[in-house]
Formats: sequence, C-alpha cells, structure tokens
Amino acid sequence: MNKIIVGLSGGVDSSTAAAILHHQGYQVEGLTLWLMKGKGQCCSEGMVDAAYICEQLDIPHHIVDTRNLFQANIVDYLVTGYSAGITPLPCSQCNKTVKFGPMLAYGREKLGIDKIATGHYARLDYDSKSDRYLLKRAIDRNKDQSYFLYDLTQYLLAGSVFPLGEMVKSETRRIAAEYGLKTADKPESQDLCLVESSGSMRAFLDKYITPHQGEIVDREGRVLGRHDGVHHYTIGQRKGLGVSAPHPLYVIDLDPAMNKVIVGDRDSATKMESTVKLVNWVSIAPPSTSIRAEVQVRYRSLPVAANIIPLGVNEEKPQDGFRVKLIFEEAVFGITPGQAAVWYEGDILLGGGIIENEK
Ligand SMILES: Nc1ncnc2c1ncn2[C@@H]1O[C@H](COP(=O)(O)OP(=O)(O)OP(=O)(O)O)[C@@H](O)[C@H]1O
Repeated sequence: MNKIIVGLSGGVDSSTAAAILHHQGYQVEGLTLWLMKGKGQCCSEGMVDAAYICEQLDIPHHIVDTRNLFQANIVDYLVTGYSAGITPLPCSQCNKTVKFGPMLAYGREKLGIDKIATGHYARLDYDSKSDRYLLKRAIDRNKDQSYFLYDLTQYLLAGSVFPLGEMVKSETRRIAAEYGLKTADKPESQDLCLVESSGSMRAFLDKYITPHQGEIVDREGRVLGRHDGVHHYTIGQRKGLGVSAPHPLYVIDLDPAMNKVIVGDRDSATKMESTVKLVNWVSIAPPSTSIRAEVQVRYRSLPVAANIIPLGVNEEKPQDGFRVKLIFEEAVFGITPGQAAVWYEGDILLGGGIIENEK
C-alpha cells in the first residue's frame, strides 16, 4: 500500500488532506513540527488538534521538535531583516528550510516514506518533455498559496503532494464536516503564524528589537513627524504614520542607519523596474534570454506583465545566487525589498526570488 506523510498543523486544511488520502486508501502517517512556543497553530495548541485528528483517523502521529531550527531560520531571519530596514517574507523560507526539506528528510530517513502531503492550495504536474515538476496556482484563486512555494526545489516538489489544489475552500470544509473532523469549523489561521503567537507583528518584533524613536521625513529631508522604531514600518504603508498632509503619504524608504522613515506621495512609492536575487527557477530551466511573464510582488498583489532579464550569478557576490531584472509594463506600487517577486505564465509558476534592496 502507498505510504504518505501528511504535515499536520492542527488546522482544517491539513486535517482534510489527511482524511482524503486516508479514505483513498493511502497508509497515512501524521507529522507535526513543533515550531515555537506561545499561542497559535505552530505551537502546542496545533499539536493537540493534530493529535486528535490522528486519533480520529486511527493513524500514527509523529511530533518533531524543530523549535531551534525555526528560531534560527525564521525568527532570526526576520529580526535581522527588519533591523536592516527590509521586510522579509518568512513563509517561503519556512516552507523550504523548516517544513518541506526537514519533513521529507524525516520521512525518508526515519520512516522509509518518500512522499509528503500538505494542505497547501497549489497544484503540481510532471512534464515528461522537460523532466520538470510544474507548480501551478490552485483552482481556488482566493486561497492560492503557490506564491509561498516558489522556492521549493525540483527535489522537494518530486516528493510533495497537494490534495487540496483542485478544491475550493468551501468544499474542504464540507468534506471535513462529512468525515466528522474535529477541525471542520476551526476558524482560518492568520496569514502569519508568528503574528498569532504574539498578537501582532509589532509585538513580536518588539521582543527582539528595541524600538528607537526618530524622524519621519520627506525626500528633501523636511521633518514631518516622529516614528516609534523604523522596524515598525514597511514600504508602501499609508496607515499609522501619524502625519497630517494635504495629500496621502506613503512610506517610500527606510533608513535604519540614520533612524529615519522617508515618506512621499503615491507616485513616489511606485517603480517601473526592480532587481531580484536568489532566484529559484521552478517550472522552467533558467533562461538565457529575457522572458515575458506576469509578476506578483506580494502575496495578495495583482500580477503585472513584465520582461524578466536574466542576469545570472555575479561571481563577486555568489551569495546573491541567480539574479534577474524586472522591467514592468506599468508602474508598480509598493515594491518592497525582502518580499518575494514571483512570476507566472497563466497558472504556471515559472520562478521567483527576493526583491533586492537597491541602495
Ligand atoms: N507545524 C506544522 N507541522 C507540519 N505541517 C505543517 C505545520 N504547519 C503547517 N503545515 C503544513 O503546511 C500547510 C500550510 O500551512 P499554513 O500555515 O499555510 O496553514 P493553513 O493554510 O491555514 O492550513 P491548515 O488549515 O492545515 O492549518 C498546512 O496545511 C500543513 O500541511
């Protein structure tokens, strides 16, 4: 019988993924990563619900303590990034280095199982011509999580299954209720598990970074107000600036060295170009000439057509990996260093990387 591990967070999606595979005849084993202390789904609360689901399905449950790995790869990564005035994206980093990589390794080495399933909303195909796994958007565009999976390697995709990719969320809940799963009515988790654990991103960051008050200035250096710590702000932010002006003001730059938040009008928070580092080519091999695709610069932003010019690896800065230049066909608002730019052709995710800080 086919054996498979399901990554169980204690939420409705992964519970339903496990139940579907179990009822399809797979020999399912649940695996929960203990990610951090505190309140929320990555913490002990999630483990208890995950254990309950394994009891309901009568399947084994493994819990792996990955708190140190999560601290090093996610918490420290966030704190270093925010301290440097960028807005890192933790979820794609977490998927690659904390979840898929270690779960697959645990399955292969400890359990002799070489497939993992998760409750992510995304689809996967294998293209025999190119011998590549193609990552695709989920059918449910509102739940699509392919953006957060752009950094998975072909090796990791080869070992992954996404049973919910063809379903809309209401179907997931219906199936969960049909199977009588305890998590069927569990509320949606927040986009960021860290936020859930501390109450807010601000509260989470303040545990690690001492807030220093400073000036909010315009591009000409005129002082318009005061901020309560550069790490509380992100590029494109409008709300919470506490500055009154005749027209709306947005954060257009962060200068942690000078302890300044720089603001401007909406136009000055838009760009026609950007560079991206640490690119992972997913569904296609790295191109040698430019390609045209639809680029998303944030999880919820609308895709914008762009030319993607491969820059390759700079031998003087190999740590930046493969780089590309994006030339957008229209001005894009709120391009934020540290977030991912992910490009698609139709539903197919071609590749993605981290938006550079071009200062
Ligand atoms: N702590 C964990 N241990 C194992 N797998 C996890 C863990 N957290 C998340 N996952 C897996 O990653 C998937 C996506 O996680 P995400 O945090 O985005 O939750 P979600 O979309 O709200 O799903 P769920 O309803 O299952 O919590 C989950 O469905 C699950 O399969």
